[in-house]
Amino acid sequence: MESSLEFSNSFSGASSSLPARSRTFKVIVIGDSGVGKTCLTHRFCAGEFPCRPDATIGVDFRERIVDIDGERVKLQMWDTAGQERFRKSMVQHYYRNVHAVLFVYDVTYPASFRGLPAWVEECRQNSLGQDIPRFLVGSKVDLRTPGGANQVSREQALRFSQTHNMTLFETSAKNPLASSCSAGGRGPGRGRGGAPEEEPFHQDTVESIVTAVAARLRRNRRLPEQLHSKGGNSSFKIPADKKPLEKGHWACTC
Ligand SMILES: Nc1nc2c(ncn2[C@@H]2O[C@H](COP(=O)(O)OP(=O)(O)OP(=O)(O)O)[C@@H](O)[C@H]2O)c(=O)[nH]1
Repeated sequence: MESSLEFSNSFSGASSSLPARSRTFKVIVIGDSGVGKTCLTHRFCAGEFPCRPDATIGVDFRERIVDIDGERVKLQMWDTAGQERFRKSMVQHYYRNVHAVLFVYDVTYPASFRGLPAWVEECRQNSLGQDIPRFLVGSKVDLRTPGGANQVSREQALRFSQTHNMTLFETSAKNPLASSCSAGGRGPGRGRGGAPEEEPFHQDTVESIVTAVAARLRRNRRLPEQLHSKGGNSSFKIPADKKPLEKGHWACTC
């Protein structure tokens, strides 16, 4: 297929018993360098935490198929470089035909939270409408410490998410929870026998994020034609001036 990239799903979310028809949605993952975007998308799509992720150059693509009420929803996750020098030439391309945005910050690195308005502004400059679903993801909650200074609190994040009409999740790509929605680190509280104990930090499962994004997009009527797909593979056009670095990695040659 000329100028296009084909992917097959690499995670067990794709099942041969699912209906062949699927809808494909482009989800971009943005945020400062080092917040964990690559690890998160890897966890979303491959179900594992990469050993040594390199800084993303340009953009990486990964896919995950989710079954929502019997419908196959394919999420095409665009993991973008956080470093300005690795992303400049690609910006306009990855903001094209976007269906949802994941804004990622590191809960243990407040500077990455303070950097979020710049990412919101970049979305605005690239004409991303307010109708595009936005999700705010606080990463690395496994590193939270009780009463630790210099961390982004859930309250701060909630305020930001409400102001910007985003759905908030806090999670860890490294230590994902299997099913429950509250665990991880600990903070002050009251335990058995009235002794002070620590309340669990909030932690969303990685799976709950994937499902929420897919379910939200499934309800979305806006479906550009080029992202419709059938069967287990999907394809999309890569501009002629781009060349692959390796499977799933693209960078601008200019
Ligand atoms: N403890 C912990 N470390 C994490 C987690 N997610 C990512 N990391 C670490 O954070 C570092 C940066 O992760 P990346 O996923 O490469 O960050 P990125 O946002 O993709 O960075 P750029 O590609 O430069 O934009 C790596 O050393 C990861 O091992 C997490 O959930 N918990």
